[in-house]
Order: sequence, then C-alpha cells, then structure tokens
Amino acid sequence: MNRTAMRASQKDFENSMNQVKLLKKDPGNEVKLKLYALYKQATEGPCNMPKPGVFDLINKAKWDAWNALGSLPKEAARQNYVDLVSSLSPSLESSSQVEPGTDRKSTGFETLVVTSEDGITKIMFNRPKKKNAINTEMYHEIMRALKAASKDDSIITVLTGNGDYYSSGNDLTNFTDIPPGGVEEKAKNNAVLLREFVGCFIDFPKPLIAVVNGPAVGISVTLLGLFDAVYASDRATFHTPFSHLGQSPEGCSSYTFPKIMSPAKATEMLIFGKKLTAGEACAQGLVTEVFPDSTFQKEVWTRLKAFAKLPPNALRISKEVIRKREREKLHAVNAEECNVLQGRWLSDECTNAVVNFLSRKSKL
Ligand SMILES: CCCC/C=C/CC(=O)SCCNC(=O)CCNC(=O)[C@H](O)C(C)(C)COP(=O)(O)OP(=O)(O)OC[C@H]1O[C@@H](n2cnc3c(N)ncnc32)[C@H](O)[C@@H]1OP(=O)(O)O
Repeated sequence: MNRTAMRASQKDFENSMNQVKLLKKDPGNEVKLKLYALYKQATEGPCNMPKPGVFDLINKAKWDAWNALGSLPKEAARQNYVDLVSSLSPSLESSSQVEPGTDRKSTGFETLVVTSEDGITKIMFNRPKKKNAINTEMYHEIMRALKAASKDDSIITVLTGNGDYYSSGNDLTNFTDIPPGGVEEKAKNNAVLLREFVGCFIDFPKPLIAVVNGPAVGISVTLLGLFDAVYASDRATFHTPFSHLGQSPEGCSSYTFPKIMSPAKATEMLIFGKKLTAGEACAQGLVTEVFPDSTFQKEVWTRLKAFAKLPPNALRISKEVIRKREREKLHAVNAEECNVLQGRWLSDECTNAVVNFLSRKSKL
C-alpha cells in the first residue's frame, strides 16, 4: 500500500511519537526540525506563532521549519510524520548496537566516558559526531569528573577524545538557548561557567596529562597550558581562531602561552589564529612529545602506566611545588579573561561568526 495515501491513524501517529523518544542515535538537526514542524502542523495546524528574533536561533529555526509547511492539512502532516519516523528505522535498529564509548551513557556521564584502571583515571570526551565540541552539559560533566578524579585512588588523570578529533572546542550552539533575561544574561552565565570550569584545571592536584588524539580547537587548546604533560599524535593540530570568531583568549592562555612559547609566537596563535601542526606545537613547548599516529595509543599508554607506578605522594607534592607560586596569578588571569569574553560574546563580530557557522556559511 502506498503510505503517502494519508491513512495514518491517530494511533499510528502516537506510536511514531513514542518511537522518536526511543531513538538513541541522534537523527541530526535537520530531521529533528522536520519532525518538530510536522508534529506542530499535525496537532495545531498552520504556524500561528509570532516570528522569533534573529538572535533566538533555535526558536527561529523551529519557526521557519513550521512556517514552511504553509497550509498543509493536519492529516497530511500526520502521515508525513509517520513516514519520516519509519524512514529512521535503521537508526532505531542500530541503537542497541552502538559500540561502547560511542555516544552512549557510561558510568553516569552523557558526554564523557570515564574509566579508572592501572592507577589512571581517563576522562574521554565522547561526542565524536560533533568532533567532541564541548556543550554546557559537557562543561559540567568534565568538572564533576575532575573533582571525582582529584579524590579517587588514581595516581594520574588523563584527558583524551573519542573519534578523529581531540575536541573542536566550545560548542557554538551554547550561544543559542537564550534565557528569559536575554543575551546579556546568557553571556553572564557563560562567563560564570567558564571561570568555574577553568578554575578546576588551575586547582587540579594530581598530574594531569592530555592525550591529544587528533585536531584540537579553541578552549581545548588553551587549557593545555594548565596540563602537566601533553602527548600528541602527529595527526593533531592546534588552532585558536579567537579573532575569526570575534572572541578573545581564555583558559589562562593570555598568560601561559606567551610564557610557554614566547610572546611573538603566542600572538600568531592567539591573535592571528595560526594553526600549528603537532611538530610545531612541540617545538614551541606546548606539546611534550609527538608520536606517529599508527603507534600513538600503544606508546603513550605504556608510558602513562609506568608513570602511574611512581610514588603518588611524591608526584602530588612535586606538582604542588612547581605550580603553587602561579595559582593565585592564574585565577586572576582567568577572572579577567572571562570578564573580557563576556563583553565579546555580546559583540556583533561574535554574533555574526556564530550565526555564520550555525547557518553553515563558514567553517574554520
Ligand atoms: C561557555 C564557555 C565558552 C568558552 C569559549 C571557548 C572558545 C572556543 O572554544 S572557540 C572554538 C570554537 N570552535 C569552532 O569554531 C569550531 C567550529 N567547527 C568547525 O569549524 C568544523 O566543524 C571543524 C573544522 C571542527 C570540523 O569540520 P568537518 O568538516 O570535519 O566536520 P563538520 O561536518 O563541520 O562537523 C561534524 C558535526 O559537528 C558539529 N560541530 C563541530 N564542531 C562544532 C562546534 N565547535 N560547535 C558546534 N557544532 C560543532 C558540526 O556542526 C557538525 O554537526 P552536524 O553533523 O549536525 O552538521
């Protein structure tokens, strides 16, 4: 039978709504918008909402999708919804076969896989399909994982990424869910979150090691200045395109990078957005050592396991001796950077860059 013959019953429609809730594999924004629009059309008829403002990106996209359905009859929208959900069945079937560690809830985290073994707590960014972009939930989960790791019985803590990226930095959709207080409140909330987040790295008491498995962007790069060692695959790149995004440096990089790599080299990266290869980042002191990608995991984890057998108190105390003089200064730098960024996030330069990325007009 031709399913487009507008025969979907209310029961079919309800079944499809339930199926959507069971989808474990994210069908992507385009499909989610279509589902939203068809649902609204099927239940309420043609779009009857006032058009949201240009900066209210998510609600604007929803409104556009619904409005685009024009005067499509409710029954047709209901049928189209049922057909669309049934076309997603491959992702329904495969949801139970998702490999461990790929976008699946693990040890109480939605965006991370956190494991503890051989004296090493590994915190792995786990949004590979989004290049491990750090959304608001992930900022909170990383803080929670770091706090737990600082108290657990592991000797060292490692951050790494699942998939081909280490992390593409701040999830640019973080700028889109505008609270009732408007964009000013959003910028303030983000500044508070960022300050607390970076503070967890400044204060982390055990050796903290980055295993940079692939490209790193934005905040995932700047934070490396607060790590105790950084091991990188030769596939990794290091990119801080803040000016391109109308933003300014964070993660204490305005202080750590000029110290690590000289003010002139830091300027090329932080102001002009020069992307470094792993070899260049190593030559400039940001990366401890680079390994061929083919042997990266094996060589790095062998080394880390050996580190984790060292006397834990000696490791902690040595870290404290090395870092304690700088801690107060780093907190002050962090506060200032967040303050400056709060202003940047309200600028036209930043808004345009985010809108261009989200509307697929630009990429790094
Ligand atoms: C609240 C605290 C704020 C702290 C501020 C920190 C500042 C920063 O971190 S600035 C850096 C921000 N990051 C970016 O500007 C990167 C943007 N992403 C890209 O330019 C590209 O995605 C890429 C070069 C990283 C990868 O390009 P590629 O062609 O290989 O893959 P895509 O198809 O673009 O990506 C797959 C998928 O992932 C989504 N995505 C990737 N990165 C981000 C991101 N940073 N924010 C939001 N979404 C991201 C991308 O949109 C794709 O999604 P769909 O499959 O749904 O289209």
